[in-house]
Amino acid sequence: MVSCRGLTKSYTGRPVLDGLDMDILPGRVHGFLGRNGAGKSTTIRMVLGLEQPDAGHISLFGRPWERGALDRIGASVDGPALYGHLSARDNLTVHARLLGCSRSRIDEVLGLVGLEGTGRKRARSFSTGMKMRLTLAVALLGEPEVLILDEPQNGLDPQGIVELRMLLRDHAAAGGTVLVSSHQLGEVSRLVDDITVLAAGRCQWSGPLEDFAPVGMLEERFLELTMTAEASR
Ligand SMILES: Nc1ncnc2c1ncn2[C@@H]1O[C@H](COP(=O)(O)OP(=O)(O)OP(=O)(O)O)[C@@H](O)[C@H]1O
Repeated sequence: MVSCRGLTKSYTGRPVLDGLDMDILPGRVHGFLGRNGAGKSTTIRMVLGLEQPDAGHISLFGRPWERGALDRIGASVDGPALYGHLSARDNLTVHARLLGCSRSRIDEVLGLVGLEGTGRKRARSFSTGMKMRLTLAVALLGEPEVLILDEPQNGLDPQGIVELRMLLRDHAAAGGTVLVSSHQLGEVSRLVDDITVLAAGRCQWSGPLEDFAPVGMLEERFLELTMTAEASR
């Protein structure tokens, strides 16, 4: 559903990505792992057309990248981007008009993320977790085939994390695809089918989680692999 080949990106002469290859398969939840500054958000921004790679290619749904394919993707990157002076419902109404979604879809999505009771409260006075829930609601609104979420667990309470896990698992079970970056390896091990580990600008490992680390060993294997990759760079 999303393929990256040889993605390369530098900022002011400092390489961030150095030939990243990655494949996100349909019907799977894919975890995108890497230390702070590894280049996960940069990769996601390039997939979403918010940044241009210096070299390399991205394909979406088996075809070369084109803006029109983004209609089939729901995403959040770089934290919540909300209209602070609007309520949750009004935030969603703005996006629904752009996407051509119905009022009933807004109600449905508010329920899915647990914000149906927030009434006229403005988004700027939401807690961190509520802002994240609303960001997720915006991503879900257009019933996308692919969800791309940059650290969506940030700020969620334990109940919110479990609800998010169920929502993303349900999305994959219904044939959808999820790419989720996260540092919360305990949660990653409960949530994902596949992982990509990014270090030293490259994919150091990509495939089924169970092939990467036995149950309970994800953190240890991740630290081992990323430290070795960085040391050898
Ligand atoms: N617009 C930009 N201008 C200059 N440097 C940037 C820009 N965007 C990202 N970078 C740098 O690129 C590197 C990768 O950043 P990125 O946000 O992609 O990492 P990340 O893996 O998502 O990190 P984190 O886990 O901390 O969110 C960092 O060193 C960052 O400072």
